[in-house]
Amino acid sequence: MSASVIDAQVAMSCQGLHKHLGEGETRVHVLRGVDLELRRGEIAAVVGPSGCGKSTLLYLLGLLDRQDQGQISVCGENVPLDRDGAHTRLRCEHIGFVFQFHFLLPEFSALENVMMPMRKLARLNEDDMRAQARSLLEQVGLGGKTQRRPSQLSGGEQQRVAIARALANRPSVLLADEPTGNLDLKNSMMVFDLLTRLAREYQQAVLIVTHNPELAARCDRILRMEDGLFVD
Ligand SMILES: Nc1ncnc2c1ncn2[C@@H]1O[C@H](COP(=O)(O)OP(=O)(O)OP(=O)(O)O)[C@@H](O)[C@H]1O
Repeated sequence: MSASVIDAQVAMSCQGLHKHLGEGETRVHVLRGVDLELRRGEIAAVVGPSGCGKSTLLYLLGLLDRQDQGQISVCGENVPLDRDGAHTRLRCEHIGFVFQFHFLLPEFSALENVMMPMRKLARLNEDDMRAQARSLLEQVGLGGKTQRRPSQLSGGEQQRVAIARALANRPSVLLADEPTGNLDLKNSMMVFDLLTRLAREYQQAVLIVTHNPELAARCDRILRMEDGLFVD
């Protein structure tokens, strides 16, 4: 296999990521040189004790915060540290998020919520956005509830809308922080299975932060973090 073919399989990577948080006496060296490579179609779990830096890493990889040192690449493109515009573009084009709390917009229907990321990219016209959002909601089993607002859906259904929204722009990387953290066991498994099935179908890389050992065991790879570093 040639080098370029191998590179095309890498959805996201980072080298030597360092991050401090806080000021003065409360300043903490949270990430201490994290290296990671995520390949298309793989589902990796990040596990580790509370406070070891899992969410901080997810924020950096999601281009929602900046590292102090180190390099992040998305689909082979190095992310510049100093250009907000480039961050926003790369985030919208390549990265989807699912958080513990879905952050759906309460005043909008499920359909409108799924269309939101598409509107930001503005690649499709209104009819195509609507058709694609409807199809995504069908895939997560909510084809009959597209006009409902979040408050008219159950917790598991809301999280499935959040997954459809995260997939709206067909991201190369899906970052999930405790995506099933507020769901019961049955719904957790349903949401997790859906997330992983769709990710494999679309050949996305998925990084899931979880405290749930059962979910971690169902991933392709488990990355253990301790004190700001991955350990064997
Ligand atoms: N704004 C901040 N100022 C100072 N320290 C912070 C700040 N935010 C987070 N921290 C510290 O950074 C460390 C890493 O936090 P992070 O949220 O990444 O941990 P985590 O592994 O995701 O934990 P959990 O499993 O509990 O969610 C923790 O020690 C936390 O107290």
